[in-house]
Amino acid sequence: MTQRPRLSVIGTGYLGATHAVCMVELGYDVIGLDVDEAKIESLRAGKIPFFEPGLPELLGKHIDSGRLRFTTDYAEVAEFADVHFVCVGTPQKKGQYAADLTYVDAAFRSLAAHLTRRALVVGKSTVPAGTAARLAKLLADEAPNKEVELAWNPEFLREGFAVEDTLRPDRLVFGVRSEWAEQTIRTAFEPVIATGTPVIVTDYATAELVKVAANSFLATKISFINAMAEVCEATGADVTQLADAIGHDARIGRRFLNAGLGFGGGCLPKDIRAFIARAGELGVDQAVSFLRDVDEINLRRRARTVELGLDLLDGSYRGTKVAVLGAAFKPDSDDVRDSPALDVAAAVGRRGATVQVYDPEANASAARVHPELTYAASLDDALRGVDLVMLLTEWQVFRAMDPVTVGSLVAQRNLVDGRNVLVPSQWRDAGWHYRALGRP
Ligand SMILES: NC(=O)c1ccc[n+]([C@@H]2O[C@H](COP(=O)([O-])OP(=O)(O)OC[C@H]3O[C@@H](n4cnc5c(N)ncnc54)[C@H](O)[C@@H]3O)[C@@H](O)[C@H]2O)c1
Ligand SMILES: O=c1ccn([C@@H]2O[C@H](COP(=O)(O)OP(=O)(O)O[C@H]3O[C@H](CO)[C@@H](O)[C@H](O)[C@H]3O)[C@@H](O)[C@H]2O)c(=O)[nH]1
Repeated sequence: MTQRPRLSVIGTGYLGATHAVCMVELGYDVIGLDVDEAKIESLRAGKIPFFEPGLPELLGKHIDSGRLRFTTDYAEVAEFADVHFVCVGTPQKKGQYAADLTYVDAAFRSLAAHLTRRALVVGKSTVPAGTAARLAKLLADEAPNKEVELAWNPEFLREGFAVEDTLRPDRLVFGVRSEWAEQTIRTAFEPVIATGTPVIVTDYATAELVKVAANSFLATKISFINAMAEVCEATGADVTQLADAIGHDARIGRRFLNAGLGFGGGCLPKDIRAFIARAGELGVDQAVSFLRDVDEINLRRRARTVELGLDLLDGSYRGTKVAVLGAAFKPDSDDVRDSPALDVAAAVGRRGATVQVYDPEANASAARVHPELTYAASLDDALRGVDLVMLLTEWQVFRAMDPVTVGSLVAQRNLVDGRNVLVPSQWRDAGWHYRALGRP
């Protein structure tokens, strides 16, 4: 194998497309594969099929370089690459907590069938502990070349910061079973390692667990502060001041202590549920039973947000007009998977309000999931004539709103700040009825 291995990336969604483009930026030759032909067509045309800051510019920079191509053909990928990164989805199974591994299994089977030369297959998808060992056996059984090996390399990027997190990660985790696998995966991250990024080499189970443990910790931190928000509401205390005060303790830290509508997205919610399910199978359900509370606290915030709006509208949404600001699960993303904002918008709609949703990037993806809601073309359009404004995803454009200007557009000055990002006194001074989660 040459010093610089040739790479494939299988599954070009939020994770895979980012990984493929960033690895070209780092100097590798890369081929990306997806079973979704529309996605591959879009990438070939130099267009990222989702919103991620900085990624379109990087794709544009490299698309005509000859070092990045896209295909739907597994034979082409197996022929081209020395190291294959598997980045397909592992969503929550319908009606269950467990992860649906059918996409991972299908990707490994399709790739294995074509692996006639030595290669390292690297799992990046988030999977339940024990999956890598099973997939290593699958490769051993099904790949024609018996020197094919598996490594597990969990991914920690955040949407909205995906490029930065891929080029400059906090750490790299390599779950391997041989010296060759470790050396090979090191060559695939050589420029990242050269900048001093910490590398932790583990067995498969530890690598898999690092990922779900990290997400469980983050989810717990958010639900902890949201639990404090519930107590603040009962006592008249202010959770944002409380978070600032405890966050100054370096052992606690202020990051991920933003109370509000809680966590959503394609990772935290489904990863803690899959962890609960897997722990049950392993007979250690008690060890992670607290994650059920984490999940419940999180979902209660959505219900409470609907209630706050109800209070402002004197007990009924029926016949009212509501502006919902934000549909994505977080700012700087168009991802609406398990979006708290969209969940609340739909709940308010079901209670009889006419809901005008506006998100700077996620209107289209939201409309696919909730076509019954109305989507405004601009912030002003969303605000015009409404009885209640609900700020549910903290895009900068919403944080920067002026209470007087917004006040001139609405029918009634009622506001729910679902992310605790506005200054209450500014809005109250401008005649608004302001309500927030965990703040008086
Ligand atoms: N999105 C993130 O920020 C992030 C970060 C870290 C880890 N992860 C993990 O990475 C994985 C992927 O997440 P995502 O958000 O990119 O999902 P995604 O749904 O955006 O992308 C998954 C892609 O896999 C493709 N795919 C499905 N079956 C395939 C097959 N058999 N062969 C080839 N391609 C196939 C789909 O068409 C899709 O494009 C998940 O396990 C997730 O938990 C995601
Ligand atoms: O103080 C906070 C911080 C975040 N959130 C919410 O938590 C969710 C998740 O946010 P974030 O973690 O920034 O976004 P993701 O892109 O989902 O990233 C998480 O999930 C990824 C997929 O597993 C991991 O790779 C990342 O490390 C992990 O942060 C969002 O709904 C945020 O609004 C809060 O409510 N309060």
